This record gives sequence, C-alpha cells and structure tokens, in this order.
Amino acid sequence: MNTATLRRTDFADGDSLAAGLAETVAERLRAGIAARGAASLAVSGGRTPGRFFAALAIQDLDWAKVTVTLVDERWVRADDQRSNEGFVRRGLLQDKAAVAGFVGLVSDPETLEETPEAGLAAVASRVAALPRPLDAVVLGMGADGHTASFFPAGDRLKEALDPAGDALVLPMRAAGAGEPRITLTLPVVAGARAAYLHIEGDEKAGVLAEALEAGDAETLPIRAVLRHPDVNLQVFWCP
Ligand SMILES: O=C1O[C@H](COP(=O)(O)O)[C@@H](O)[C@H](O)[C@H]1O
Repeated sequence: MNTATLRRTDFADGDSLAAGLAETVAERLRAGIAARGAASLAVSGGRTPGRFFAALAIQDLDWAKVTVTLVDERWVRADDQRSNEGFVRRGLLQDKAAVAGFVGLVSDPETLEETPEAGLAAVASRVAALPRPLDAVVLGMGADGHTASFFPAGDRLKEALDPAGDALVLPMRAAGAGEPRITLTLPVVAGARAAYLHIEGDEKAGVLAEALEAGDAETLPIRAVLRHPDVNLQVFWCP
C-alpha cells in the first residue's frame, strides 16, 4: 500500500473510537444486506475490541441477516478466558446483535480436538460455506506486528501470507502466540469488501509507522495486509 492511500482516523479516546468504528462497520453491514440480502463480518480477538463490540451490538440493523466469524482463534475451549469465540459471544453477540449467526474457528468449542490440524477440515468447510467476500473485516495488531494469527516466525506464516494460496484457514504456531492458533489466510482477509485496523496507544502507532517503512513482511506481518493491492485499509486509532 502506498502510504498516501492509508486512511487513518484518530479519536480522542477508546469510547469515541468504539462508537465511530461501530457506526462505520454497521453501515457496511446495512449496505451488504441491502445489496445481497445478507452480510458477513470477521472480527479480531485479543483485548482491544471490547468497547467496539459493545458499541456494535447496539447498532440498529437486521442482525438476523448477519453472520459473524473470527479473523483468528486460539486453540482453546470457548469457556477458556483466552478464547476469542468466548470474547465475541460475551461482548458482541448481545443486545440487538444476539440474533446474528456465528461461525467459530474451532471445530467444537466444547469438546475441542487436540490440535488445530485435527480440526482443520471441519473449520475450513464451515468457512467455505460463509458468504464471501466478507463484507467487512476488523483487524487488530499486536506490538510484535502480528495481525490475525500472522505471527513473526510463525511455522506456517509463508503459507498463510501467500496471496495465491488456496487455503481459507491454516493452523499457526509461534513463540509469541501462546497456544496453537488457527487463522483466516491473507487471501480471505484481503478479499473482504472493507478492511479496518483497530489499534490503540502510542506503541502500536509506532509499530504501524515502522510497518509502513521498507522491510520484510515476515518481520512485521501486518505489512502483508498493508501492501496487498486489493486492500484499502482504514485505520482507527486512539491514544
Ligand atoms: O492474539 C491476538 O492478538 C491480536 C491483538 O490483540 P490485542 O489484545 O493487542 O488487541 C488480535 O488482533 C488477534 O485477533 C488475537 O488473536
């Protein structure tokens, strides 16, 4: 991506950012429903999206026509504190959004297969059944420059970032990832009709600035998204 085309909106605080991002994403979902009768949204986990989820859940739209999925998941049960699915169920699939559909990235959130490799085929067929391109994808970013589960030194990073790869989801293991992961691949993320990056704090603003400079995508994997020709990323930032 040419730096000049990167759209960045700065907010005074996390609450105003959450409200602004929620309105933008809701508008995208309404447009998807109006155009195609249904809409799909992939959201990130971690910690940052909490206020955004709460603000999105109260947006007025036909949530029964929306399917929510995850950008990536930790290979843990849904009742684990680190489960992105659990976070989305508690935070986003509430209020008006309680009637939205949800497609998770673990094969069975309760009984969970032992490894993401064992559950991969089941998850991949579920993702393949989603209406794609996704209407919107909301990415986060770690201080190590990872987005989705595209971790620096991830064992399947090259494959996940292959713009011509066929896989929709892939397992990922990396020193910085904690437990094994499963992630949407770059073609699925980059193929979304709209892409947003939600980051907060000066440290992440600094990582983003560094990512916009020359350097390889395996060191700061967010670069793979920033540089993808089909992605027009809109950054939402607050201190
Ligand atoms: O592990 C993850 O981390 C990133 C960033 O999380 P944050 O807590 O620093 O906001 C997140 O985007 C990703 O979905 C998640 O699995």
